[in-house]
Amino acid sequence: MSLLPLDEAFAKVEAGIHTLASEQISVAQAVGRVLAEDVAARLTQPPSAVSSMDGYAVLSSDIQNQPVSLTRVGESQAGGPFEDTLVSGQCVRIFTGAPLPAGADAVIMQEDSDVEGDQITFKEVAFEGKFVRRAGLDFSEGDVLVKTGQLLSARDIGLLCAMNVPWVKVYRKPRVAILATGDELVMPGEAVRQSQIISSNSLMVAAMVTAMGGEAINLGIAGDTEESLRATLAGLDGADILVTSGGVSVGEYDLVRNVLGEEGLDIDFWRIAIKPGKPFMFGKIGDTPAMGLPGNPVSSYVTAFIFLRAALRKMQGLPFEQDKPIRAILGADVPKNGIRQEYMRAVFSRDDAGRLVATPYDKQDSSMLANLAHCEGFIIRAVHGEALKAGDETDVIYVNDSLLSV
Ligand SMILES: Nc1nc2c(c(=O)[nH]1)N[C@H]1C(S)=C(S)[C@@H](COP(=O)(O)OP(=O)(O)OC[C@H]3O[C@@H](n4cnc5c(N)ncnc54)[C@H](O)[C@@H]3O)O[C@H]1N2
Ligand code: MOO
Repeated sequence: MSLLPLDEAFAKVEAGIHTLASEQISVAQAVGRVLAEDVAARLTQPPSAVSSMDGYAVLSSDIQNQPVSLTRVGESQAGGPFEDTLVSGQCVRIFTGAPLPAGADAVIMQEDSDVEGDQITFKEVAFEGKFVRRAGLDFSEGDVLVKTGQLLSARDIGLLCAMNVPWVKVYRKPRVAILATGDELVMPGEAVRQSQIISSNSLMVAAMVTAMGGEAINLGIAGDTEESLRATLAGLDGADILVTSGGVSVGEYDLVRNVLGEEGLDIDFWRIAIKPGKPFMFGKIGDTPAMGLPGNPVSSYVTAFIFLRAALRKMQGLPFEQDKPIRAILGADVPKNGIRQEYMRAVFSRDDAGRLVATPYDKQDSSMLANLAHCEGFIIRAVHGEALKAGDETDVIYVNDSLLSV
């Protein structure tokens, strides 16, 4: 049986996935969305020189010898500036963020002054610019500070607001139709007979889609008959991608490939050199890309982790890529690897020297969800990788369901 190498499969999926159109939304809704335009500041920040302390605005040339007494002639608050020009011998009470009066070039903190009526005595030197934020210290009107392709963090939202930008153009959220297949499946919470299995993949994949910024449309469970699968597939209308789970291996009831084929599925590839996840399939139905995830829950997760996450990134205007593997020390021996690149569930810790240690679970069966949920990441074993001992270096990758790593 020939299995497509993972990097070739990855390149084929990249070619089959397209970035979606953009839409205008409120900046209040924009965290986790990807900008589809460059955004320029609509004002200068701060718009004029302002104080960075509560104290007194002065002419620094007045404060050459201390102590020196100046006459307080007014007050400047944020939103209530002092309107006159300060001249030698005068000072103005000023608060943090308030505009520096014309003529003043420095601020002295109130802790370094003595107040007697309108006479303020200063005991601290002041130089030009002391405790003054100059106009445009942060940014100037017209500065392009957030660019196309930026995944918007909470910090970016703050910046956009400060730039006086209330709306942004972002890439549309991918609509992902999710379909589980198998007569044995029931939805969580239903009465479960002995031979039945709960469709954990449906909501696991939907949760990943949500965390990755997409909208999951659950098409439900198709039984192992052509009619049932066709009826469920009717919900595909309007979706940007179809993700099925189960029914892609070689079993008698593995109808998905056959029925989707009759519905116009054009298979790009099927079966790849990955463990778990070998029977992964990719193609399209009409113009809609379609991914067939294997039914075993961990196989479903690992293939979604690699291919669906990269696809959701590209659809939303981000690069089609996986998180970069990092190096770690093995916490246990691992055997020689076979013909499939393996993703081994592992717990991560730190050794006394602070190095990352990845310890694989003893059992790696692709039906086992508990150690998938509990693991911190995967040890990545190259095709035909040599047997390694505890203490040897290896590539690892953190599991991460989400687009944002805040
Ligand atoms: N003769 C062979 N048998 C199998 C092969 C093979 O190459 N030759 N490949 C194995 C591998 S590897 C995998 S992975 C599985 C994938 O099988 P399918 O994608 O066809 O999945 P099913 O047969 O429908 O189910 C497999 C397993 O997963 C459970 N399942 C299915 N859907 C869900 C769901 N939505 N939620 C939770 N669990 C689900 C299902 O009950 C089965 O236990 O095939 C091997 N066999
Ligand atoms: O690839 Mo299957 O995913 O080995 O269980």
